[in-house]
Amino acid sequence: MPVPTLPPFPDDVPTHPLLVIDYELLKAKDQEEIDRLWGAATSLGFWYLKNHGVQEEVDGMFEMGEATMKLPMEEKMKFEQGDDGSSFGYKAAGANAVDADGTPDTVEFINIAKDDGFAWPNTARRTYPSTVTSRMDSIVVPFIKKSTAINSTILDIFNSKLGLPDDVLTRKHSIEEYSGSEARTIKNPKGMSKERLAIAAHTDFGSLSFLHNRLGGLQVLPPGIDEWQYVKPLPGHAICNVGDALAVLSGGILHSNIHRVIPPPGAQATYERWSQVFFTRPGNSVVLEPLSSLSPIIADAVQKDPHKNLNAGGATAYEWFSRRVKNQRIKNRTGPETWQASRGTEQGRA
Ligand SMILES: O=C(O)CCC(=O)C(=O)O
Ligand SMILES: [Fe+2]
Repeated sequence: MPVPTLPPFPDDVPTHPLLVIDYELLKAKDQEEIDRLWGAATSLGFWYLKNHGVQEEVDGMFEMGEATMKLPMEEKMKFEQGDDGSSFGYKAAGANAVDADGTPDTVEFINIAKDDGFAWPNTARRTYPSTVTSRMDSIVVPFIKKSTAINSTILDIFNSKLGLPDDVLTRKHSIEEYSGSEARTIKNPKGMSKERLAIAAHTDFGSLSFLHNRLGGLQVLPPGIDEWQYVKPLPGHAICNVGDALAVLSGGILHSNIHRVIPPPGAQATYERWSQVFFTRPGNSVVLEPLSSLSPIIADAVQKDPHKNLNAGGATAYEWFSRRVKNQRIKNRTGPETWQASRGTEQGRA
């Protein structure tokens, strides 16, 4: 599908630079690149990834997203994610709150479970619209498998940097165990007012996010800075970030940073905004607590900085994830307390 020419990202808006990490060098176990990745993951927790080799599948996922969002609403709602904290399926625009007042979000998205990708042509978790199933073999399954492999290469690097015994993080993110891992294709309509939040300020729920943007709109609130700063999309570069689960498991060494999405800046504002993510999340049964007993490095970090307060209360990944999904749904809202109940490791910053 030809990609339309989009206006450039403006050069007069506050932008946060990210390190560019080369996936080919990570795969080749280049120590310098591994150290740069570690620096990014333990500071802002965001970095660009180039040479990831998933561009064709990403373009295909965008095309799948367009076909899906064009379906009649009645058809899309047959595949709606529901109100019980399950994320897989379709989410209509306005179904989630973006703040404690219950202001609705503006994005619609389709989430496809990693478990359905790996089980295909069988069904593991749920069914999807025909626009998804007709592209499973050619696009969706390859996207899920390649994204999973990339995130597991990165998890392996973190495993060793954290001083954990071999394969601890791999086992906590096993392909066999059901998890909340999913592909998400997001559409924000054009013409939304400038300040209107498309996606609420949040930290990601899982371990690693692998994101593909064509237009601006993603912003981060960096540690110690009280200004939202854009992350500029770079063609062919993914934006990767650490989520809450890894932040908790690592005793706060890996950083899960707050981010949000607003309409694209400048001349980009008159275009629909599409983004494609793959979220790697721990297996459902994984208990979210610092892995102190397995790593002196983590034990030391927890002891030195107990104020990090990354206490997940001994929740399993399943409980953590469904609590956050469920309480952001406006249908489940009773008041500001519902918003509070949807929060992760933001620590009051949003
Ligand atoms: O659309 C984006 O750029 C980011 C999406 C995001 O943060 C999310 O879905 O968690
Ligand atoms: Fe996010």
